[in-house]
This record gives sequence, C-alpha cells and structure tokens, in this order.
Amino acid sequence: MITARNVSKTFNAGRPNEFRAVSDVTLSIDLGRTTVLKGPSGSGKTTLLGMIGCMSRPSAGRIFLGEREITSLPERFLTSIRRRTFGFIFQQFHLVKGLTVLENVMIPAYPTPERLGSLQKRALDTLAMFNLEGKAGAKIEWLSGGEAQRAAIARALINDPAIIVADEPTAHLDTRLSHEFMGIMRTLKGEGKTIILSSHDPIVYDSDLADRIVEMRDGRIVAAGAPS
Ligand SMILES: Nc1ncnc2c1ncn2[C@@H]1O[C@H](COP(=O)(O)OP(=O)(O)OP(=O)(O)O)[C@@H](O)[C@H]1O
Repeated sequence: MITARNVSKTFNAGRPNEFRAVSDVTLSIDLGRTTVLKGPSGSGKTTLLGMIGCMSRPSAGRIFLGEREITSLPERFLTSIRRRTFGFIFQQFHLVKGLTVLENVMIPAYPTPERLGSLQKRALDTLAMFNLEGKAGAKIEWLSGGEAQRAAIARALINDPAIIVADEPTAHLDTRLSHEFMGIMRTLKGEGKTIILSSHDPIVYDSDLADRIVEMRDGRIVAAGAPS
C-alpha cells in the first residue's frame, strides 16, 4: 500500500507568489489496483502524483511505501526507490527528440552497471511487446502518435516497475488511441501492476479498469471511492 498522510505542497514558499498546490491530503492506494485521480486542470493531480512517485517531496506530511517512510530519505535513496518501483508515463510523453526509439526506452535504466548489450536486449524485448521492435533504430520523432504512445509505455516498463504512474495519458490522443492506451493498462493490471492515473477524460475515469476514483479540487480530495 502507498499512503499519503496530511501531505501538502507549497510552491514559492515565503514569496508573494506562494501557492499551495496540494493541501493536507490523506490517501491510501492499494497495490494491484487501479486508482484514478480525477479533477479539473490545476486541481493538484500532477503535483500529488509527483510526490507519490518520489519525483518531488512534500512541503508537509509524510508518504509511505508499504511500511517505509520515503519522505525524508536522502536524494540518492529516493532516486533508487523511484527507479526500481515506478514507471512514469507523462502527458506529452517527454520522449527525447534526436534519440532513437531504443535509446529513449533505455533512458530510465541509467545509471546502471548492466552491460549495454544486456540492456539493449531488454529494451528490444520491451519494444517487441508493443510491436515496435522494427522501429528500434528510428528517430523518435519519426513515429506516429500511436507508436510514440507505445514507445512511452515501453519506456515506463524498462525497469519492470510494480507501479505505473500515468499523468493525463490520453490528453493528446484521439479516441481510438485513448481506448488502445486503456487496453494496454488493462493488460498490465492483469499482470499484477498497480496503476495510478490522473485524468479528466471520461474514457479513463469511466473505464471499468478504475477500481477507485479520487476526486480533487483546489489541491484537496473532495471524494474518494469505487466508481459509481
Ligand atoms: N513549480 C510550480 N511552481 C508554482 N506553481 C506550480 C508549480 N507546479 C504546479 N503549480 C501550480 O499548482 C497548481 C496545481 O498544478 P497541477 O499540475 O498539480 O494540476 P493538475 O490537476 O495536474 O492540472 P492539469 O490537469 O492541467 O495537468 C496549478 O495552479 C499550477 O499552476
């Protein structure tokens, strides 16, 4: 279980533009289930996901991964937990132009003592899961929207994370690709992955994949429960 206890995040603290993006959030996320953070733009979903996924630290409150409190760990431990535990899929994919598809998929594995050949094989095997092995040597910007989406998912899976975090994953996808994305998430859930999605897209929050909907407004949780 992932637990957030009284978590807040304040940007620009002490300055005139101080802003509290997340306010006193307490939340438990079950492993092996799919949780959807739902709420309007600016409600704090990305900020909360970032803290849960060890990408940023709360200004107040504590986050636990199982029994282990991760909030106050030194940066190098946090980085190591993040890499081993979480796979991230971002709103605009954040694929790196100029690099090949294979290189993009390998990025989250670095730094690593693993031999390049072995890492490349793992990356190719991951791309093959998405029928992209033939595109491994292509520049990432040559891919179609659907291919780029699948490359982004492959990249999130390279370290075989237990938890997939996807921030507004369908925001830039058409309806067909959005459904395809949810199909891939369904397969990953079937393999036992924990999935945490943020979205204001009904294709995501109305999906039968969602076990729990957490609704946010102005940095706070206003409702949480099974989908109605
Ligand atoms: N680094 C930052 N500095 C200052 N304010 C920030 C920062 N990051 C986010 N915010 C503000 O915090 C609020 C919450 O942002 P956040 O990205 O978490 O919302 P969101 O619910 O994910 O929105 P969206 O659905 O548009 O992605 C917004 O008002 C945003 O402008």
